[in-house]
Amino acid sequence: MTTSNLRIACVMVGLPARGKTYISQKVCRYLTWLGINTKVFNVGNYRRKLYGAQQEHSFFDPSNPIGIKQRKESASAALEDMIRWFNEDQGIVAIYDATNSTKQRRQWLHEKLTKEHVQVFFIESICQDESIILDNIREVKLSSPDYANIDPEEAVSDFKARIDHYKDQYETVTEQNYTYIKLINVGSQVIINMIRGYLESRIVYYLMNLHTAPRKIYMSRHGESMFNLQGKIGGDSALSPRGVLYADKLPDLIKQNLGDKELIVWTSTMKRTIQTSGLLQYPKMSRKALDELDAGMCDGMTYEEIEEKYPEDYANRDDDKFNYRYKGGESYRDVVLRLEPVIMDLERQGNILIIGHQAILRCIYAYFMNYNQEDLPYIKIPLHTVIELTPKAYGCDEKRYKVDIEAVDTHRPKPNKAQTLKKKVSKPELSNGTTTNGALLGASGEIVHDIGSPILPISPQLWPSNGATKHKGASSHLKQDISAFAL
Ligand SMILES: O=P(O)(O)OC[C@H]1O[C@@](CO)(OP(=O)(O)O)[C@@H](O)[C@@H]1O
Repeated sequence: MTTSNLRIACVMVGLPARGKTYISQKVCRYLTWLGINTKVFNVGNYRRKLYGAQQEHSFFDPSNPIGIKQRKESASAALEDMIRWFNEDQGIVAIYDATNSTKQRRQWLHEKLTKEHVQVFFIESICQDESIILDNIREVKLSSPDYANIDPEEAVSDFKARIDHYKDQYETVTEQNYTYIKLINVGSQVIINMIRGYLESRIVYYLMNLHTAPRKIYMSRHGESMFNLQGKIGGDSALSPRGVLYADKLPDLIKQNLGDKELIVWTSTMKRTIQTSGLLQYPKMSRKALDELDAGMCDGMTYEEIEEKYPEDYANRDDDKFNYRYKGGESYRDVVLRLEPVIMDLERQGNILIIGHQAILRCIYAYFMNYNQEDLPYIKIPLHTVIELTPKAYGCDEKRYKVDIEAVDTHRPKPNKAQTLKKKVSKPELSNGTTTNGALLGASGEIVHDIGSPILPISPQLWPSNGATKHKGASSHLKQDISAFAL
């Protein structure tokens, strides 16, 4: 099998409430972010769609013939859809999220998928820590449609009874001829068997880095730089006087939110991020991989100068900003690949503050918040604002803290497609009716809050139920990405 028709089904295994759905969504998010066409097929959703939610625990009793029949039909419907997706949508990695807790069920899946030339990779999650299981039931299962309008205590005891039905039949994976990974107690012990190929190894490595301990991920751009003020991109300029004020205020803002908890700070190797971190009293590390997107020949120019000197490049970037690579520089796609080891490392960390750049933070934010590649380069990451992400079972809660120090707006909105197609490149649209790079923020329209007061409390962004993310423009690059993996 060549890399171009590689197809992998990650088949989850484990009792209910062992974090299978969390793992499925994380793997889907990670691979999609890398440009690999990935989708989750959750058998529970098929069951709810076919037979309705709110099945009480006796439905899962292995001696209930109706339950057995309907569960098998749900599993078949999900499998058929998955195979159709592989064949019709050029799927690369499917994640089959269900308990798959008997040898018989796994054998059925293995046979069906192998026949379709799909490699099968079992991911078993084992958890013996009762408190983690209970947390999982309370945080995730009680909000499931299965328990809508049911008293929480009643729901917990019903769910425990459901788990007991599965325990009666549960057979841990021991099939030596299968590819599998067993994650025991959230990765404190990992057992792998017959892992083949680069993509499977990447998934294994990713799974080994995951943890579920509560933590905060803070992101901030550096304070306003001299180049920001002049509307120039790239470079390695120092902070503007207002940027210095932001750096002065940053430690208080973090302290007010985090208290005495531990934190580590990552910066890029550029002056403006290091200077911004100057007064923070936490362990710090500068990472080359966090340096701003390399603008190549355009480094040090304003967008207006680029438009004048390289009109075609300017138009091409507007036409496909994710894939456009500056001459002698990088594209957003390049940056995502460069950031992949950073994401792995980030998954291992506790509380962390990343002081970064506009393009870099867009890529990291997109990973956590499930943005597609087309929208990623337009995510708003304003200056003088701290973004706080709190990972939850299905995504992240987000808060933004805007520090009351004015700064220029460096965000350029997505141009209208018709205009870029005609290669009539518009001037960057202006924020709040003022100028683009060089414009003052906060005067009109935008709410400016005091240090420490959250603005834009964004409700948890739930992953789409099937985990699918649109990433236009990705397919033509898929081959290239996969072969990059193979190197
Ligand atoms: O991809 P776009 O929207 O051009 O944004 C990236 C640009 O953001 C900037 C500011 O315009 O980041 P930074 O503030 O870190 O200097 C440029 O250096 C960089 O080229």
